Amino acid sequence: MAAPMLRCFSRGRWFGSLRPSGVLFLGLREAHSGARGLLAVQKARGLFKEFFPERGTKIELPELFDRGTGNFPQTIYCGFDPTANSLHVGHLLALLGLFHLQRAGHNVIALVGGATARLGDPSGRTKEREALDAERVRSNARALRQGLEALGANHQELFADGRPWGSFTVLDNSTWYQQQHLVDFLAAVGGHFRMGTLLSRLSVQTRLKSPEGMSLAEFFYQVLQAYDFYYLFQHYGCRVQLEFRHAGCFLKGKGIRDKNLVCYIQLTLYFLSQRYLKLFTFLPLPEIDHIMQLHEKEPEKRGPQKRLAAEVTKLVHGQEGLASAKRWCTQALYHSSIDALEVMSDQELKELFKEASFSELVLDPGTSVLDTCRKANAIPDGPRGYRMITEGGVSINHRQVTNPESVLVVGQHILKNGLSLLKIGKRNFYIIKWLQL
Ligand SMILES: N[C@@H](Cc1ccc(O)cc1)C(=O)O
Repeated sequence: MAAPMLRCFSRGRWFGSLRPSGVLFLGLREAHSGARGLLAVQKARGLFKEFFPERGTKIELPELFDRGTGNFPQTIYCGFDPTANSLHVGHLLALLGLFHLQRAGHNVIALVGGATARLGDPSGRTKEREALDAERVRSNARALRQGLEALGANHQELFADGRPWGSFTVLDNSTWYQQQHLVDFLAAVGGHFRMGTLLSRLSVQTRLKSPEGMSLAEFFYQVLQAYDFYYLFQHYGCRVQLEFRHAGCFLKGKGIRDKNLVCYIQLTLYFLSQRYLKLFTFLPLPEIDHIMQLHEKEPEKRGPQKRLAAEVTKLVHGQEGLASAKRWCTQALYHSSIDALEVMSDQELKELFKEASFSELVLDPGTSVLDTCRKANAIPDGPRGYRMITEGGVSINHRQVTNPESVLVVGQHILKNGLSLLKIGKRNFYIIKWLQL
């Protein structure tokens, strides 16, 4: 996953007549010794990858961020195009980047790209994005805005460390493009964009060389994004942009109730390494080291993964969301909650029932309880296995089954997600994934 990168808006010649002016993109370098203070700390977490430009502007980027430099506080923005109706893990990473800057006292802006999403960002893509109609983008933008605001509020309420933070503001760029007359816009701004520079960008080059080529709408995307930066500079004094490139899993569940659960488990599966503890939590680095030391001694406890999932679920869904996700897991594990089992994928069930054997079985018509237990190798052959069922030692989806001949019923023995959880005795679990012919 690519870490966010920071772009600096500083002195320059760019929007010459629209004073004050300029964006200087002077090349792309890995941040090295030039990263100082706050940026160095974030670099150590692996959060910020590139500073862009690192040198050559009137004020060097690292100096923009530190107290006592006369440049404090700064305003930093990051754009989020509402191409879907919820936040994904990549967004979260960028948001964490903003939150870290906010925690250091800077003012941050999360910008919903209600206008830019209509065109589609061509960077990193080999094909044109599927066109999104205005209504869809509007409703995605509403959802994204709500998600960003909810996370901002959770961050403020649940992760405050007592120090004065900067502000967190959510804006939508459709606000300034809605009233914008095309000809006025081109006349005022168009002259400051040079075709040579626009065409030389890697994202444009790649698309131009592709068999499909590139549409004017996509080509124009970069102009709008650059103008956003300029607009935010003029109206909010914003001089730094945070960018990320990532296609990630969505932080979204289907229903309201299953949302937190799915998220919690998905995150547990998704976040596998220490790197993610640094990226996705606000835990201090020494604490992360300590968690990792414990993990080395007892890896089966999956300490880092659990802590990570808990921290992120708390940020995304709040304290109550975390509590309810944990309740659901407990329900699925120890109580007879079919509902809780039904919202899980086979991956999630495997995660929850770590010791369980897993088998994929073909569902023939008339498959009985006995057939199921045998095919899953859950009971011994012959009368002993038969008796284990009749004597009450077997349950499917937390319901005891005592008739070996009874035929499996969809919705009862086979969950809506095509899975069955078979339990033999007190703690031998078998997960069965039914393959339909
Ligand atoms: N281009 C960014 C989103 C973005 C939108 C508007 C901006 O001003 C900046 C960034 C993306 O696709 O992820």
